[in-house]
Amino acid sequence: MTTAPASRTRPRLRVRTRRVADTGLLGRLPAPTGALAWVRDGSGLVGWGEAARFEVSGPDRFAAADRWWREFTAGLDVADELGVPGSGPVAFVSLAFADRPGRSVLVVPEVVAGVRNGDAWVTTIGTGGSPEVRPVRRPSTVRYSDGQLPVTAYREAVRAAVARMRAGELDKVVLAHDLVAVAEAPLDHRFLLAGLARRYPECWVYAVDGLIGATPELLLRRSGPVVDSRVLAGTTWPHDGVSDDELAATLLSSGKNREEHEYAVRSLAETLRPFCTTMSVDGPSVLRLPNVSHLSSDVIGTLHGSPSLLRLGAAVHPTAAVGGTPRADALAVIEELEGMDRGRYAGPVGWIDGNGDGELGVALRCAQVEGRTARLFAGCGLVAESDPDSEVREAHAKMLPFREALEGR
Ligand SMILES: C=C(O[C@H]1C=CC=C(C(=O)O)[C@@H]1O)C(=O)O
Repeated sequence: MTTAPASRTRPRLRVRTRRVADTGLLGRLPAPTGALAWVRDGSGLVGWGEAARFEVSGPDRFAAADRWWREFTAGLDVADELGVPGSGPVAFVSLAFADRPGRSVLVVPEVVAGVRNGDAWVTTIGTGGSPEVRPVRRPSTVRYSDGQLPVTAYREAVRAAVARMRAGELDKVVLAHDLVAVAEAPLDHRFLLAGLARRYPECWVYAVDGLIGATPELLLRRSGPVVDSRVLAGTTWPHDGVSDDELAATLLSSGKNREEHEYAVRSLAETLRPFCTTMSVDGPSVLRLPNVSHLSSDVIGTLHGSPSLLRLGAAVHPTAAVGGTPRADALAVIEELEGMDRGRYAGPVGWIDGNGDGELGVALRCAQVEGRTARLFAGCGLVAESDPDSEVREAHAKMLPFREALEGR
């Protein structure tokens, strides 16, 4: 395992990608911990073993990670039968939400299995490793307790933020809270991933260094000259006696939700536009998930030059789907009123390849898992019109995917 900056004087690490039959992705993960994954409806990447790792913190984290990855890939001996995004060398990425404290991580697996557009492949990096395959373990009883920001304190923080927006101090802020779950035995990451994938095929199911979740929001995807994003903001959730169609119609016509959404789309489009020769925004429409429905817009652009995905990520993160408007004011309010360390929740999560292509989601609907413990997160976008009780219910609905996965529902 490499933790130091990559050096070209090391012997060249062998990277071999070969075509294989598609035998599924998540089911191949051999061990209860250390899973690496980015999978949506059967396509994507999984990885295991660790050929190299890079950890960094601070405001420079995107640039430092980008530099490290360029140096690392420059020193590889690559033979790739496919030459598609995600074949060849890959690093799984999970970056901290905030400049501090925050710990960001890139993990280069020893083995990557990929499926994309009818192609399936396996990449070995270095020796490739051959770990013992262990059966998937179901969690025992799970008990919940307060995290760093309990629900009652969250409601008060929302109330305080709304007062500030009504006083004109800022337009939008996203506040989150956490919840701790403890099982009787260490959690098997594969059980959680399988549950999330089964219930949320519309979402990108991910695992990087113990951060596990199923996000419906794509921060950025770069495939050669094309970059796209799926921006979400503005939410409703199932209410007794209200049909899905009625919920969707109410969401689409809600001024409060459209305002929240508009800030998020604008923040992404304005920060991505300088890198693009063309850009279009399509939306909003309604994305329906089992636990919530969101206003959703797709942004697509053509890049000029070839900025890497991490370089683009540095410019657009955090959008107003997880930060707020104006960005700097919102981040200061989050630090003050939320007062907890978000860690990698709401940060970019996904993968990058040797050409600078890849996919970064917004790390939502997730938990940081360590041994028997999972720390779950959920947040809500707030504008002047927001109601604290309703935001608490929304955050509860957003935590359901991970709770269901933990409880094997
Ligand atoms: C911050 C979260 O969701 C964001 C993404 C979609 C909709 C959101 C909302 O309507 O508040 C949030 O902006 C979260 O799930 O923790």
